[in-house]
Amino acid sequence: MSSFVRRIYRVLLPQIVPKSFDSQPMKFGILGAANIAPNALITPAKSHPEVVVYAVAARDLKKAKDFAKKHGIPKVYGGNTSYQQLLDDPEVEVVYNPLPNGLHFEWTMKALYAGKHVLCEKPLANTAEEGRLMFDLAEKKGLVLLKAFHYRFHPAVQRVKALLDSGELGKIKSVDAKMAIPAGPVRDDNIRFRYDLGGGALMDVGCYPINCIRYLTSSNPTSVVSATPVPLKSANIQETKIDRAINATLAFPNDILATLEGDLAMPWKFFPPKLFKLWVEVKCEGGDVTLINFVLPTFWHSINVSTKAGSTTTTRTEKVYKFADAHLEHGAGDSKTLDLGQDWWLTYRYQLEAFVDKLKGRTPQTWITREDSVANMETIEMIYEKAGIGSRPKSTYEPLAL
Ligand SMILES: NC(=O)C1=CN([C@@H]2O[C@H](COP(=O)(O)OP(=O)(O)OC[C@H]3O[C@@H](n4cnc5c(N)ncnc54)[C@H](OP(=O)(O)O)[C@@H]3O)[C@@H](O)[C@H]2O)C=CC1
Ligand SMILES: O=C1OC[C@@H](O)[C@H](O)[C@H]1O
Repeated sequence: MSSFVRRIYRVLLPQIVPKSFDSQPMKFGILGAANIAPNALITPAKSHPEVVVYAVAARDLKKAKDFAKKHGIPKVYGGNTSYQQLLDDPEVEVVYNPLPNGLHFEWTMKALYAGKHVLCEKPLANTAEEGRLMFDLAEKKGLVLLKAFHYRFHPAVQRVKALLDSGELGKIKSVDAKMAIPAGPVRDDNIRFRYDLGGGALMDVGCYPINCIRYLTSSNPTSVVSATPVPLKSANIQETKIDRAINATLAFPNDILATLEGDLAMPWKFFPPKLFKLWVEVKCEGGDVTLINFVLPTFWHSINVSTKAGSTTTTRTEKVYKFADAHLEHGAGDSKTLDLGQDWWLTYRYQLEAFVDKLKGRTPQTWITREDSVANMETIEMIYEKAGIGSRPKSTYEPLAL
């Protein structure tokens, strides 16, 4: 309990480290005064010696100024051309793109054309094809593009992956992953419910279970067995094409069957209480492992392992808040990795560490590749196709020739 309280205290009041003199800090610009920006970049940057949050752009100047003042950001751009002005600022070296999903493609492409590295929020874009074009451009320009699947950088999920890869539990038979949040926080007018902006539960919360299942099985689905979307309230889903929630069953190679659920407004249920669903459970021939809270494990998580030997089942619980606790046996074990992180580091802080390592030409502890990012979008599109509501609309932005 005391470590939980101390961790939350440190999450809320993170250490502020001085900026580095040895390695020039990189100047980041944020497109949009988005709600997620403080958690995903501004707070993690305070404890990163090589990151300066230098600029923010918002469509409304006052909103941009208020945001900048609140977060101590020195350069402000406001108005209709503010995003492009930020991209044209030669001081900005790296762009964080937390715009609505349907704008990820356009503004990541524009940032890359402007010669900036990009940390782009999840999901990568509206379609896999857009994702491919984004990575094509980044590669042609020699720039770093990372899709911000922050949870993958935390040692807890990597510990589960290492456990499965070690063979201790035998062959994987099935995986179930869920991310469902209670009705209330995501209101009906949220960007997550706007088809024109790339909304839908599968795009938003659903992209995590998909990614986690693909990561833990080291494979991509061969087919979608079933996909059931739930409309928002009593809407006609064939008209809105917006899934408030979605359930899907996927077939993977080696006879692995996976189920996933994403829900942006799960009805409240008190008896028995069920407010959130946020776990991944892997059943194997020799036992099972469940990671409860795989998306934000810093706050609290539990890795529950059970192993079967004959008629005896043994259970244990692991907690992995930093790499020193992770017992990683798969490839990432140099001394820097073992020292990496603090138990209060959010997934976003671990992600920023890796991103900056890549920008600086160092080897990050782990990475989300182009193939992984694009395959996640392909899976989303396969599921939407099976669900009968189709992919989100392709961007109308026409990329320039290089
Ligand atoms: N990694 C994570 O844990 C999380 C990731 N996300 C992702 O981040 C992105 C943003 O989410 P979130 O911060 O919650 O969203 P917000 O609605 O808070 O922010 C979106 C920003 O997009 C800008 N914007 C530009 N055009 C439009 C438009 N037509 N309509 C609405 N907004 C517009 C707005 O910028 P302006 O200030 O210029 O008006 C706004 O600040 C999404 O892609 C989401 O999936 C979200 C939450 C968590
Ligand atoms: O981590 C998250 O939690 C809530 C979601 O709505 C959000 O977009 C997602 O990234």
